[in-house]
Amino acid sequence: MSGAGLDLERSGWPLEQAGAAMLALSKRAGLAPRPVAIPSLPEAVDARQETQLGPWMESLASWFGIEAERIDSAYSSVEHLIRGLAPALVRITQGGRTSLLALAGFRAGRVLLLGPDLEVRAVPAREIRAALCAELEAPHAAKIDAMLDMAGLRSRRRERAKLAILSRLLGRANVGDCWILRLPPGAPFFAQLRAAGLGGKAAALALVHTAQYVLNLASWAMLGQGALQGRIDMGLLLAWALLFVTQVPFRVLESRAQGLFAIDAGGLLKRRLLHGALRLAPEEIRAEGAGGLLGRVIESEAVESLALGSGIGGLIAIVELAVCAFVLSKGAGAATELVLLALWSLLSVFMVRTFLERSRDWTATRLAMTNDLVERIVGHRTRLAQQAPENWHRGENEAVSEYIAHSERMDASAARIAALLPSGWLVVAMLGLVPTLLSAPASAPSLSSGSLAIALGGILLASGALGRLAGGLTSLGGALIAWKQVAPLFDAAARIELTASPDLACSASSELPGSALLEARDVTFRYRERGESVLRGCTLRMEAGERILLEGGSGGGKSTLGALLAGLRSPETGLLLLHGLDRSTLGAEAWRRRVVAAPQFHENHVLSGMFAFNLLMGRVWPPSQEDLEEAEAICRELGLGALLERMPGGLMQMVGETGWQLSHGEKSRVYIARALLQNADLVILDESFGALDPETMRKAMRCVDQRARALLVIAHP
Ligand SMILES: Nc1ncnc2c1ncn2[C@@H]1O[C@H](COP(=O)(O)OP(=O)(O)OP(=O)(O)O)[C@@H](O)[C@H]1O
Repeated sequence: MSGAGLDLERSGWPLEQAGAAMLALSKRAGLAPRPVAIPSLPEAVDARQETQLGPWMESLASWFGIEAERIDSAYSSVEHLIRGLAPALVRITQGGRTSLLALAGFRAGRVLLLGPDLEVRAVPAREIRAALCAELEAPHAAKIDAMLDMAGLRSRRRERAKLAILSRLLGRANVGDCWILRLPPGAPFFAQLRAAGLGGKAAALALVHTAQYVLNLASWAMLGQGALQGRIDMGLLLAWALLFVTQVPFRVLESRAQGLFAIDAGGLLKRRLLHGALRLAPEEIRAEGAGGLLGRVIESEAVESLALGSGIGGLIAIVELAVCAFVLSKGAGAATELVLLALWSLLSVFMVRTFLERSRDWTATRLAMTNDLVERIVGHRTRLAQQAPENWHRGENEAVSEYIAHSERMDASAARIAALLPSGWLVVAMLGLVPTLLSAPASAPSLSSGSLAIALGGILLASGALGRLAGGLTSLGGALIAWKQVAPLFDAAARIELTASPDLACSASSELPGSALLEARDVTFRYRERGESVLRGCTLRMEAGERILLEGGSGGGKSTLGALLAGLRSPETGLLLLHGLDRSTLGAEAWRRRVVAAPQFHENHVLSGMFAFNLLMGRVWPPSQEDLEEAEAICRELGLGALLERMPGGLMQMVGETGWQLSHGEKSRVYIARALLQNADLVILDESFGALDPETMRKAMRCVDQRARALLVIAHP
């Protein structure tokens, strides 16, 4: 790419300084990177290739305790890339030289670039755009110019037409590699909220709401005062209308601010929960069951909609109540009304608490029913075949009756809140005015219709605010109940994964000289804390290129050893070394990249999606043409050629639960292909050949033997 306007000498970072650029940019963005030494780019990493620079950037980021997410920067979205993605690093090539731009922000049509001298320069966005797109646009420029000359277009119209044609031609072409820097999903949540600027957004929301509310009050106060003084004229009405109309933009701003806050906070929450789900140990998932996990997912929706939707409204009602208290303090019977408002607010909290207790029981029943239903769906075929029809619906009526009973109690409580709180307040507050009215002539001769009107206005306002408060508290309480289900996923996201230094994580040859490919020394493992050891004093040494067959009786611990070697479980005692390095030195992810396992049939899955995705999920998705060709070649070597021909979509055929159904033997070969396609140093196949006929098994073994660098096959004798 070439772009005369952008001075890469001053604003670009040489690729060798990627670490320094990431550290400086993340510090400036308030991401608080870990104070560790800056690793230098290993010679083995060719930074001009995305497949090599990408993993380097990602491991650099985890080394600093932040996250670098690569995003597709298509020509059509380059404006968005430039304006909205800071802090981000963008790779750019200009005059044959490749560097990184550190995007620190965007202000008034200018991109803030952090340079290697740590100065921030504001560069016009169009210069960055031109520099990023120049190389892509160059081959088309002459042709488009000639066409526009013929059309006789000049100046701005010509520019617009050129841009439109280029967008059509290059819409999805990649303009350069871009990594957004941010806090990882497991970082403290408040830090994430702060980094996303949500504190400011919440303050803006409260401010806009207060302004709108005060304007509303002022408009009615002015009209009321005029009416009481008998001065309703055109001027007053115009002033009222003006104040009233001024609220409209504030209302629009408020719903926008509320929506934006909910979207941003909801996005962070979802990201964290997804991350948490991937941090759960296999045992935790298994103990939970599909129904229990589905219940958690449903409740996470409830947390988001209740806490971020109506819950925000409830918090805003507190502002309204404060304003109501102020209004009441200026009206007739101020002291009594204020005491009554405080008591009624307390009553609201009490009633909401009762509602929440009932809601908790209802939620527990509902989740138990969800769990039961999912278990029944999962085991549907087994039940059809093996359970007597008269037992299919046993216990269902009792469960539904219990659910209905809880629903009725909860609904009655909700109805009491909705009916009693706002209208009950009106009655009590009006009664509170009676003593003041009765004693007015004697004790307060100055009781004016004005102070009475203020008191009435305050009472009406408080009725609305109390209704909203009860609604908001109910939602927040509901969110808290749902939170109990969601918290384990949320907390799991903060579990620390072992991180290697980027040099080790990325270099292809990190082995210590003279070390074995894989070594297990005196390894012990048990599933439960006080349970019996499944593995005791297990020792194994495996050299590069070796093929090992691991045989043994059922339940002997073969799969457990396979899972330990693949880094899916950690040994209780003993040492596991890969190329002479242990897991904490190499990092959990790097270990899993180098030792790939195809678990036993019941532990492995065909995911609903394309056949190609199921083969290539261990690589970058979407795949390159070479990836697809290699996947197809392996499939054919494994004897899946006939299947590819049969499936109308070939490699792009949808498979999985809702797609094309694969047979047992076909699935097991997909699992083998999936493992082989990850180019690991060692492939572990756990009972992968059990479902194959002798001829297909020979074919599959030949393929595996030719493709795997080192192989551990687990099988029954
Ligand atoms: N998640 C688990 N929780 C508790 N115990 C487990 C778990 N997985 C396996 N076990 C127990 O550990 C022992 C070893 O199981 P493992 O699956 O490793 O044996 P295996 O040799 O692979 O058996 P098979 O040849 O039947 O597949 C068994 O007694 C099994 O019941």
